[in-house]
Amino acid sequence: MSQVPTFPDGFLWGAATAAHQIEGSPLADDAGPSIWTRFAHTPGMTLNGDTGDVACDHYRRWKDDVRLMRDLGLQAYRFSVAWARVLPDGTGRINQAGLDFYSRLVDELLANGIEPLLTLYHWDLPAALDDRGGWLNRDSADWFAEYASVMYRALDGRVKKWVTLNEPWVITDGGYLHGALAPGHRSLFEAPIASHNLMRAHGAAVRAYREAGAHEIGLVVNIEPKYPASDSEADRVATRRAHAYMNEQYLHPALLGRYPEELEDVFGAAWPEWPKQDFELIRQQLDFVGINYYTRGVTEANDSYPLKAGSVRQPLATYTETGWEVYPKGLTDLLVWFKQTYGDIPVYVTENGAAMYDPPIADVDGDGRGRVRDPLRIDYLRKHIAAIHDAIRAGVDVRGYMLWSLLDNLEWSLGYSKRFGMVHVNYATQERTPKDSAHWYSGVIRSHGRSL
Ligand SMILES: OC[C@@H]1[C@@H](O)[C@H](O)[C@@H](O)c2[nH]c(CCc3ccccc3)c[n+]21
Repeated sequence: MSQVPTFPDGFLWGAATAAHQIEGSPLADDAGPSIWTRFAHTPGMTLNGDTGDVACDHYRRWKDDVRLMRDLGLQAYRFSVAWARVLPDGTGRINQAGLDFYSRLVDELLANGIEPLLTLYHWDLPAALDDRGGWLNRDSADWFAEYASVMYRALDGRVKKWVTLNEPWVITDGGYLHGALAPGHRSLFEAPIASHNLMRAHGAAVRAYREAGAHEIGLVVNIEPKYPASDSEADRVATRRAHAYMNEQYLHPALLGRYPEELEDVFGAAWPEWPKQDFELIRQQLDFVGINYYTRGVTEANDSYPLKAGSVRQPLATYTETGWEVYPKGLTDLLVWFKQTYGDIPVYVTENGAAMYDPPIADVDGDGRGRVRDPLRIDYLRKHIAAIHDAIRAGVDVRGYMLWSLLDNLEWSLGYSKRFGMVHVNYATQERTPKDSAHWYSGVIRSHGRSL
């Protein structure tokens, strides 16, 4: 970056988490089980059999964690609501204790000058609804709209930025196609049905919000720019399919009211005829779109099912613990593509971060305080925030950055093996220790990005 970066006035600096990954106490105070409670307690489904039974114990430590956010200078905090705490059966009976937890959390955030950014669904469907077919049941749009309305009535006004779904692509690709995530299905036929119902549910929740709410609502997607591994026709076709399957499968119906035509070819006989009126429900005016960015996808043709496209691992910059390539320019390219494809819709980068090898906590300064030196994470974050600045200079209306994640937490099927947090969590003692990246990020926030 040539000169000192200047981010727009009001650009929001925050951090993100998700209920199942940090809260623990999944069944406390009459909460119902979710598909992740069930999945993680199914032998063999998660690394080391790790579960969300304790996680970061945030359900009990939430007030201290808000104090930690304040001390770090966060301006915003993106979190998700565990649906089954509020509606233990998924619909019908409201569990006031569950609603009260989120109401208290929101009030504490506001009292500390931190703007809440609430995600209604971050993968933890009430198990009772999975028993009724889950996202494969067209009624799921009504279930989700009912849940969303309960939350709007309780919190709208205090919460002014709402997200319907976190990453419908992962929910479907992981939960219904490849089976690595709850509910662990493996079906080419179920995948497009789950995707479609998720997007109908998104539309139904936005429609309900327009009747009950008065602030901002959006959708969060994980997208990654796809680059062909070679300029061969086969690799270019594969790249186009991969791009349609991940990047357009959800944004096209939400913003354009149609699917990319490649999907009919990708799914073949498994691609249903969609009722036309579904797209009137799915396509709703959005106040923003959240983009979760971690890496790019270098893509080659191969007969891997069902895409006939596969990612080619890049040898150089894959020193993250997940093996994902560090490729900041991909974020700039992606943000510019988004504006060119969908227009000038405000964007938040609602997740960005990396799991790096973090050395043990050590009192390296001899001041009696532990430190976690994570220079690689600082380098990753610096480069990606700079990439956002490049996109802003290219005219993209990016409104904020939510670092993934505030805390080390439960990385789904990978258990506690991957640490994405800017704050280290000792899971045995629940002690929180801000890493060097947290102190660095505090400086970025204080300087509004000028210290990058
Ligand atoms: O994997 C890190 C984070 C998760 O902890 C978040 O819950 C989730 O929103 C999220 N999405 C992505 C990018 C898509 C992805 C998810 C899971 C596995 C691989 C890629 C990375 N992350």
